[in-house]
Amino acid sequence: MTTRTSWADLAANSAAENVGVVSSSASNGVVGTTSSAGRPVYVPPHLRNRPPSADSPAPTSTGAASSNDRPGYGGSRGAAPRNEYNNRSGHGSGSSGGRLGGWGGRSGGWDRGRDREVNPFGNDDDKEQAFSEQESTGINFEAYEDIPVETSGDNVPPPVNTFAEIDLGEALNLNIRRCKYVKPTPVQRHAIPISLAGRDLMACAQTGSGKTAAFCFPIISGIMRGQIPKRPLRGARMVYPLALILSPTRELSVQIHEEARKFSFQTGVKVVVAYGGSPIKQQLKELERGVDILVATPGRLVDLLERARVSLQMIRYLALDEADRMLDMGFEPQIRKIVEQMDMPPPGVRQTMLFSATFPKEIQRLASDFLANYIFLAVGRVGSSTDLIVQRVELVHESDKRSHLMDLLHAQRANGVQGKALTLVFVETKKGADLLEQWLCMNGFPATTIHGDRTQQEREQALRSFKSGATPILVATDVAARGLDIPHVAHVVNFDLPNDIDDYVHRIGRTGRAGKTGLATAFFNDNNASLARSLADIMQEANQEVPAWLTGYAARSFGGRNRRPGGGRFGGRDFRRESSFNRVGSDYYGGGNSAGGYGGGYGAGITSAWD
Ligand SMILES: Nc1ncnc2c1ncn2[C@@H]1O[C@H](COP(=O)(O)OP(=O)(O)OP(=O)(O)O)[C@@H](O)[C@H]1O
Repeated sequence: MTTRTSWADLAANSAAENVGVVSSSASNGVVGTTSSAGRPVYVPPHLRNRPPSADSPAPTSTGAASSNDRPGYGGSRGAAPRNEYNNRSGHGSGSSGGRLGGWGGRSGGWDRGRDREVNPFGNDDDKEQAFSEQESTGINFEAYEDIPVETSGDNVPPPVNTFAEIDLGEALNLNIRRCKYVKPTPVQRHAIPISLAGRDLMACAQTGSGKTAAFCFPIISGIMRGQIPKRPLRGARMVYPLALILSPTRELSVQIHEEARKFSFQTGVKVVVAYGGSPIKQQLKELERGVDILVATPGRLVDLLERARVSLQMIRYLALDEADRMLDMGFEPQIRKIVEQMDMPPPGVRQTMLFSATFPKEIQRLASDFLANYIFLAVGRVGSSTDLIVQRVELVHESDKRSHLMDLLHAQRANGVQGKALTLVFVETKKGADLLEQWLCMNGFPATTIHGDRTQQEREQALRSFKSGATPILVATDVAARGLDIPHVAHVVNFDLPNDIDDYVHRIGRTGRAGKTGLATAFFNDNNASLARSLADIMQEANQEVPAWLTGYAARSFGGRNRRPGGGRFGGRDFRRESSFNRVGSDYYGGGNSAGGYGGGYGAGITSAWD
């Protein structure tokens, strides 16, 4: 196997990201600080009276008090109607380009004069070195060069290679560095320019590939630079977020909120989360302090809307994470209510972004109701990205599952895979989760569980205990299948396989994230016969060894969702192109003029991947 280089390593080595670091040194009312280059920089009025502190917002490097009068920041681009992609002019240039800190002239956001923003990075900055060392075995970015990409739609903006060439704003760029993101991941390279151009997007990219940032960056940047109309006064205790990010589970909403807070640190953009199972009072209080981006689960949001505490009237950006899940039978009515039956601006007025690792065609069709003239993006991999997850499937009778799991865990122990190596075990039922957890604990394997019958407090405690390694085994139902980004999950065990192959894809995607390798083991028996064909297809696409007995099951079975033979798992194709798919179409990024450097073998790769 090739040696992999982590993104963090690349961060340490890269000088490409030319972001100015500003050090706070204002004193005695002197309105200025010193940049790393020694240049004095301007501190705007709203930041002047703060005591210098590690977590107080950094001073801005621009003299602008309104959001549209900086060269290159607002200018033609900020004021531009949607789709004005070509008028971009970098806003990070020189010492006056970026905006660290607030944005004047908008109501409804942070009360920046009084609130202090807690540093969401904690003391990560101090631990930079340790972090880089810890992340030393990760992704080989070179391996992404030939990743197959399908885009369709009108006038697709070209991808970028670096964050530096994307017009995100200095404060956001600084946070990207704090996150140790050196280069955009493939989905980010494509999706961010599309979103920054104001286009609606349906994006599909494999698990763990950085989709969260792909929708957060354009939203934060858009709010930072945007000409946002004045929001109504909040007299009636109603709040008017500018962006809404919906996700299917509470834990995922919490996670997106945490990420978005990091990305928006010191940008002046305020992110609030609202989800069920925890006291609404507290969330209402937080909302009343101002909200620009609301991250929410659908149920809690409907509650807030019905209580007339949130209005969607000012929504400019709508992002659905795990969009296929959000639009399947379970959630669709709630999503339609939120998006179509309340006061949210219609498609074409708001910008809508849908993201997932899977996008069945029937869901694409439903989703298209929410979009206007959208671009479909599928960033997939012929082989190696999912090679990161070694997939094993074992024939295990129902009654042997426990002892089989025990064998696996003992083998892990014997191999010294302990400590920080976490194991996530998926089961079908909540009761099954509790019983398995108890049994594991009784047998000397500290475990905890997460499922819908546990209180939110218990769920959050379980997740914390798992993440910390205190209970290195988490037994979960599908509530933990999607989106959760838990470092050090080395092994995912499908103790009970799901009925739907997409659920399998999301479950195993809890390991092998962001370039790390992982292992996924599935226990298969007659009860899973309907999954055999799609499972075999998935494994084959990812260059995994498919056992002969599974091929036998696959040959005999007619069930399971019908997959395209020969690959193209991730995202599949734009359903709009079903009959007119053009394998050498001009909207592939291939050939000599590709900004992404896809050329040569790429065309051949995509033919075999997508046909
Ligand atoms: N450009 C980048 N450089 C380095 N790490 C990144 C970059 N972008 C994202 N990451 C990291 O990659 C991990 C996976 O990202 P994320 O959770 O957004 O994946 P995802 O595509 O949404 O996955 P899923 O489909 O499971 O929801 C996170 O830990 C994130 O911090």
